[in-house]
Amino acid sequence: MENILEISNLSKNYKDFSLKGIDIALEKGYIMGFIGPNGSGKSTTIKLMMNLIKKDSGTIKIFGLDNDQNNLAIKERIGFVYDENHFYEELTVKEMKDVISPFYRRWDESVFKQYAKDFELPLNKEIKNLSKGMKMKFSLAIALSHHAELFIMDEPTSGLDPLVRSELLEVLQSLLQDENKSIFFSTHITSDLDKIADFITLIHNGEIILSKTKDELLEEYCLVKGSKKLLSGHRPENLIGLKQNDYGFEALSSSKKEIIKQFGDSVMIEKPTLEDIMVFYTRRGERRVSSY
Ligand SMILES: Nc1ncnc2c1ncn2[C@@H]1O[C@H](COP(=O)(O)OP(=O)(O)OP(=O)(O)O)[C@@H](O)[C@H]1O
Repeated sequence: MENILEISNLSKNYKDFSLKGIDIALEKGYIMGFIGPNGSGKSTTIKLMMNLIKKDSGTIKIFGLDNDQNNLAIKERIGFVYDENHFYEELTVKEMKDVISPFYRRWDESVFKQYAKDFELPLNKEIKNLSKGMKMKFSLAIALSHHAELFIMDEPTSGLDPLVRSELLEVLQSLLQDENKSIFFSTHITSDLDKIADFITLIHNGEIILSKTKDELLEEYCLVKGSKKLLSGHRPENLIGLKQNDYGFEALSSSKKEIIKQFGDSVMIEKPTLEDIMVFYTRRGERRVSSY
């Protein structure tokens, strides 16, 4: 299968944070949810993909092209949506669109008009007077109007109400009906991904913790709860985010099969959500709490 996005050994060092040699691959036609808690490195990774900041080492290939040497050609083919406002506040929606559209050779005014209608964009309103949801819809309409093949979105749903969020997710889902389109989507709202993601990549402290298909992840992983005495003789490194108190323990495991083999039916096994997986992984190291 053709990789639309291929990141290898990518590093970026800030004074108090490092992205540590990360690898990510996304196949054409799929949607990857890029999850991680605040400050884990999601935006830094996306800014590097978009060449908005300089990497220290590693390679980023998009559409099979190195993004250092083919920056403009790559950007033509990307629909980019990000959380921060990057519009001129004083312009109206229409004026702003007229500024942006000439940058894209494949700009399609009829597509923009259709999305403007579907999203009920107030074309004559100044950007500064748009709600957050409306700004996001405008940003999305721009991203959708130049026949992009890859959509890169940095926390597109953050701060949106549930209605606008679900509208946005529906648009993303409908995009994927076209097998030539792919989406890379960062969020810390994991429930956004429950329905739409094919792959999940989890980043924490600048390191990729896991990258798998969502179905594999939800099938193979489990939450395990049981009496504390069962832990003696068990290797705690297999229990992710282990929490224990005087009464029992709770943890995530990457192998339901292994847990059943080790504990039989002496523990409670539950299916985790993506949120559970993120939370248990990112609290790794925490061993004791007063209750759970
Ligand atoms: N220009 C910069 N100079 C120094 N440190 C930075 C810079 N940009 C980001 N960082 C630091 O890098 C770390 C990762 O930030 P990043 O924005 O990539 O995280 P994130 O996963 O996108 O978080 P969030 O979900 O909160 O947006 C943070 O600790 C941040 O303070």
